Amino acid sequence: MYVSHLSSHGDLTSANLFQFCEAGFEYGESACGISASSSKILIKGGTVVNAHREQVADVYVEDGIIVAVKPNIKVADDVTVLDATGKFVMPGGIDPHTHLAFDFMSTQTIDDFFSGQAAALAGGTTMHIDFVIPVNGSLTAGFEAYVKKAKKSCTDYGFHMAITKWDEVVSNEMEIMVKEKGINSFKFFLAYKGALMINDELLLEGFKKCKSLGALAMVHAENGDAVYEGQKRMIELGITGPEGHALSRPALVEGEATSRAIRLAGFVNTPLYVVHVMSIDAVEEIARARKTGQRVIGEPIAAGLALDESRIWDPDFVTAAKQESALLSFFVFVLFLPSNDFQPFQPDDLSYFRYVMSPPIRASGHDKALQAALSTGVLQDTLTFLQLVGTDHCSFNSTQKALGIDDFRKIPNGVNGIEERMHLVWDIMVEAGQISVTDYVRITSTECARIFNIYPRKGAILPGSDADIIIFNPNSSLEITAKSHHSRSDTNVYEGRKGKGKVEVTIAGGRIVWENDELKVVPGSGKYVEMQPFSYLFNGIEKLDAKYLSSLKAPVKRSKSTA
Ligand SMILES: NC(=O)NCCC(=O)O
Ligand SMILES: [Zn+2]
Ligand SMILES: [Zn+2]
Repeated sequence: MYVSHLSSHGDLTSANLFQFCEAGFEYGESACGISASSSKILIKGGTVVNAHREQVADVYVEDGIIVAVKPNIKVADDVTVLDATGKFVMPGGIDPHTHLAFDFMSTQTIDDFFSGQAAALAGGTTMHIDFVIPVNGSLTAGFEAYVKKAKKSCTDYGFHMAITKWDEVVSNEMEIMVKEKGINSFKFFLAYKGALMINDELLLEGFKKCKSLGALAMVHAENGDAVYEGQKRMIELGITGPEGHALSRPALVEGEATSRAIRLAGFVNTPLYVVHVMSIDAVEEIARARKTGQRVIGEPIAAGLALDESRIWDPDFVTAAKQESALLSFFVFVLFLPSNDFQPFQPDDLSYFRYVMSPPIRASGHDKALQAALSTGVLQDTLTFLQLVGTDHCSFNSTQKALGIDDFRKIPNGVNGIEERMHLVWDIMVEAGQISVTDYVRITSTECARIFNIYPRKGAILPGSDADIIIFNPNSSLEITAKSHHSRSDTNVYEGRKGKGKVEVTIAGGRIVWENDELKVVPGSGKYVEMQPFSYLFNGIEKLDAKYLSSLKAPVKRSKSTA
């Protein structure tokens, strides 16, 4: 057996020690001799936090399952004991939105199911849900391809499935995915014209099928035709640099698609999940729908909560002259007039490229609105407008981002976040006083488990739940850098960001995989988590349908006049 220590860039340094066995793993004494994992673990004296309560208690784990949660648990000598006094013991994070080993925009994401998951574990995320992309429209071929990609998994994962075309075969395959393959959600892209985008007719067919299967419909909400038009405008204006990306797909384009998707889901009466909500415009649509009782889930991502354009245009990253040209380009865009003075970004400036994602990172103000929408229900004790936080981790290195050096439309879209999410959400939401620790558990783990129907196996520290646990020290701190992160990328959109709070220990499936800033992960040890249809979001849907039908049958009074 082979044991290696390697850093995120593959060299043998101790900075971000990263141990793995090439094959094979056994609990306790592993096949490759890594001794830090144990089949019996006692976490002593921490504050155990679930979404519904917090209590000081011990947690006892055996063979990957939580066996007991209560004060003063006594154990034998063969049990590994972790002292969590003064720290929080919480369910491992569940990231509802990732793209690992994703073939996209002429390249493949730099993180695969091993490096991406290793990064996740170092950041306290013990499960993620990735998007299977059909192969030439075939869901079966897409599923098989992702099963292969995920073979090297070192933590648990599930799948959503994208729908990119419509016919009877696809409709039947959706059924197979739900009934036989453990998939209970389907994503429809309203953007990426000419590639993944679908039209409203297909969206309606897809929504109806999702409803009949008890599967959750998800949307990437940007109007792809409008984006295409915006891109043409930019190119006509000579704006080929990365600023053209954001300028070509303003927030109204996201708001329109969000509104359309919500209204069509309402028309079909099926629950809807809006992925990567990035703007006030989209939040307003979700809030309006939720206030009327419509079942709409809004997922902001770490980048939307933590970043805004001001950082992107920061003179540290971009020279002042270029900043002016960016403002000018926006002005030009608004007036829709070409300008002779316009100076596009220099092709050698790659600093902004790393931030290019869709929908784009917005101007300052949108980030605060997203944060407020996550905490609204907490403050008003009514509805929350946004329910959980993902990352849309879709990481490309600088060489890949440079594919769009002459044309922003070719910059691979996507940012990192799988390792940073738990820390960022803590710092931005809990440390800043916007939500409680129980709410933190809800939006980083429990709500995701409930929505995708795997609660309380996941998302809880309860007897019988999987032993996916983090020990979080609120008094420690952390700085995010590409040098120390575990993604394979050479850049990080949160570079240099410091924050309070740190995941000190990650336990995944009953194994201690992150401790003392060291990762001990094993390819192949992660499990595929099948997710059953008809989550709580579907409760009572048929009653609403019946109400609608009976309203149609109400007698219609017509005058007998013979005009
Ligand atoms: N979001 C993004 O820019 N890349 C990943 C693909 C997607 O989710 O749209
Ligand atoms: Zn998307
Ligand atoms: Zn995505």
